[in-house]
Amino acid sequence: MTLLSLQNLTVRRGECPVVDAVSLSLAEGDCVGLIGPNGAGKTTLMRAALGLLPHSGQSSLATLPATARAKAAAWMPQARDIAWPLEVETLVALGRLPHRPTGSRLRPEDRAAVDSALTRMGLDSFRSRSATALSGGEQARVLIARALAQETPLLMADEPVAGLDPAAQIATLQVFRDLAREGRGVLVSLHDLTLAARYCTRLVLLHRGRLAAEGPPMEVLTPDRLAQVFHLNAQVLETDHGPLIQPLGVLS
Ligand SMILES: Nc1ncnc2c1ncn2[C@@H]1O[C@H](COP(=O)(O)OP(=O)(O)OP(=O)(O)O)[C@@H](O)[C@H]1O
Repeated sequence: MTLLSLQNLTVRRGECPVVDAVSLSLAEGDCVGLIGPNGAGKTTLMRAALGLLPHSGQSSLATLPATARAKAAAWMPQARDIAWPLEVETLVALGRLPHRPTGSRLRPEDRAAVDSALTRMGLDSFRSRSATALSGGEQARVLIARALAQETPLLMADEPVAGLDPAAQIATLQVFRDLAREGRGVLVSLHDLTLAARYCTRLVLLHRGRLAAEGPPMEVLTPDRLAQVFHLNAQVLETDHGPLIQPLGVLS
C-alpha cells in the first residue's frame, strides 16, 4: 500500500523553487533515505509533504485533516526544542494524542505503545527523568520515541541521528529498518552516507531542489554523483559489513 505519494511537489521561496517538481512514492516496507547537500531541499520537501508549507503539486498527506494526518504519519523535525520539564514517559505519551479522546487517560494500548517506544530507543531507565535535564543526544532519542509511540504507518524524520553517538546512530537506523521490515514506511533525511547506504532500502538524492537520482543505495551513490552533487572525492566500497562511503577530500 502506498503511504506517501508526491506529484510535482514544488515549493517556492520568492521566485526560486527550492523544491522543484519532485514526484515520489513510498510504500509499506520502504525505508527511504533522503540525502543531498546542505540546502538541497530535504527539510522543505518533508514539511511541504506534510502540508506544513505552501506548495504546488500534490502530496497525499497534505490534504488530510489534521487528526487523520497525525494517524497517518509521525514527524520528527530537525529542531529538538523541549520546552517543559516533563517526565520522559509523559513526553513520549504525547505521541498518543491523535489516538485518544481529548483529556482522556492513557488506555492499556497507549501504555503499551509508550513502553514499546521507550524500549526500542533504549530509554527504559530514563522514563522518570525530566526531559529537559537530559543531554542533547538523549533528548533526540526521547523525541524519536515520541514519534514511535504515535504508531503511524509512516514515520518521517529530519536528520534524527544528528548529534547521536555512533552506537546510538546505528541503533536508531536499525529501529527504522525494523519498522520497515514490520510493514511500516520510513522517510528519513541523513547526512551520513554510509548509514544511508546500509540501512535504507532506497535513496532519494536531492540536488538544488530537484530529484537527482532515486533507487537502490549503491546505484545512487556512485563516485560520479558524489563528485557532482556533494563535491566529494569519495571511495565507495562493498565490505563484509555492508557498503562503506569514505570521503577522501573536497573537490573544488
Ligand atoms: N524560510 C525560508 N526563507 C527563504 N529560504 C529558505 C527558508 N527556509 C529554507 N530556505 C532555503 O531553501 C533551501 C532548502 O532548504 P532546506 O532547509 O530544505 O535544505 P536541507 O536540504 O534540509 O538542508 P540541510 O541539510 O542544511 O538541513 C535552502 O537554500 C534554504 O536557504
